[in-house]
Amino acid sequence: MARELDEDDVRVRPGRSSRPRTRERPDHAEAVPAVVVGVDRGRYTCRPGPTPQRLVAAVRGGSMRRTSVVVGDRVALVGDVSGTSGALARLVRREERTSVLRRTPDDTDPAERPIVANADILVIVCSVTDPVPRPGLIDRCLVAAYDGGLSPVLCLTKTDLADPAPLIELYRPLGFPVLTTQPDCDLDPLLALLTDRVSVFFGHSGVGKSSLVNRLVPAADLAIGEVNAVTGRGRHTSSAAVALLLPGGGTVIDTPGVRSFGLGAVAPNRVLRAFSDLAAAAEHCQPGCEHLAPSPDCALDSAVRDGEADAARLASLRRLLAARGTPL
Ligand SMILES: Nc1nc2c(ncn2[C@@H]2O[C@H](COP(=O)(O)OP(=O)(O)OP(=O)(O)O)[C@@H](O)[C@H]2O)c(=O)[nH]1
Ligand SMILES: [Zn+2]
Repeated sequence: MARELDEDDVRVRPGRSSRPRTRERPDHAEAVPAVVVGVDRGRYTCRPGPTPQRLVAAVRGGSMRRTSVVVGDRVALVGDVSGTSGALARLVRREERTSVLRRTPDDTDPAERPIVANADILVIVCSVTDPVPRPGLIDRCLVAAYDGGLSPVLCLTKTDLADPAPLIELYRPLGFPVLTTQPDCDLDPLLALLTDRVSVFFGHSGVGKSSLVNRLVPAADLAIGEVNAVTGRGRHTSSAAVALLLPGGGTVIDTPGVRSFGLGAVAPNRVLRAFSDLAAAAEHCQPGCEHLAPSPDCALDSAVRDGEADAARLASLRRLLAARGTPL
């Protein structure tokens, strides 16, 4: 595996400043704000604020060694932010995150790691057939979205090949947008949700995620080419996420190679928050109730019995709660 780049790899242009170079310049008043659009083995591709076309390669400064930085993070850069070939800037600050999606641990990486920061929407791409849909995976994505602070959107693809109605029936009651797509369909309903927002696209191999992203971001290949020009590495050699600009405004983050999202220690209350119609009833549960199985102590069962809550909604909630912490 390649050596991780660090601050010592940053080229300091001689004569650029008369100030002595110190290891720490705590205020970094002249730091340039940027968003991380690609990550590859310790090297970060960043897009500085007002000039979307310019990409700057950066490495973490010394004080940032222990700070996780992922695609979508808002950061501050110092040093050579010209973005010219071979130039490396130094990443000196990461702003607070508004949301974070975590990847499920796997055999090669036992830790649950953040993969995308500050996204507003998780678009769960699922084909109605070929490959067959897996509601368990959709549920897992939903929990990860709610727990990470993202709003979910379910996008059912390949509706030219099979009827999406069963999946729509299953998920429409949950209250988030459920859309359908097929080749040459009108993407305006999806675009209406994504414009001016930051969305993450997740889907298992073969569901049609790339087809969808390429239709939404016609210049996707070009943008990825730009990232490659800076990092010097191809998209396919990396499983990292990559951020693309929507022509009409907004950002689409593709997650090639990400197989699932972590559910780790997601507190039931955070899942319940997504079910506003059940949350009030759950306040009458016994303290510590996990709302998992039908029980005399769980007020959700009596709410359904009394007609105050919908049985299908409760079943959905229990499916999400049960999906926590289970291996895929
Ligand atoms: N019939 C039909 N085929 C589709 C649709 N969307 C995608 N496909 C086809 O499904 C196959 C997989 O599509 P991709 O876009 O490569 O799927 P992906 O999810 O990105 O898969 P990976 O690239 O492996 O991650 C391709 O042959 C597409 O042409 C659809 O809506 N209907
Ligand atoms: Zn309960």
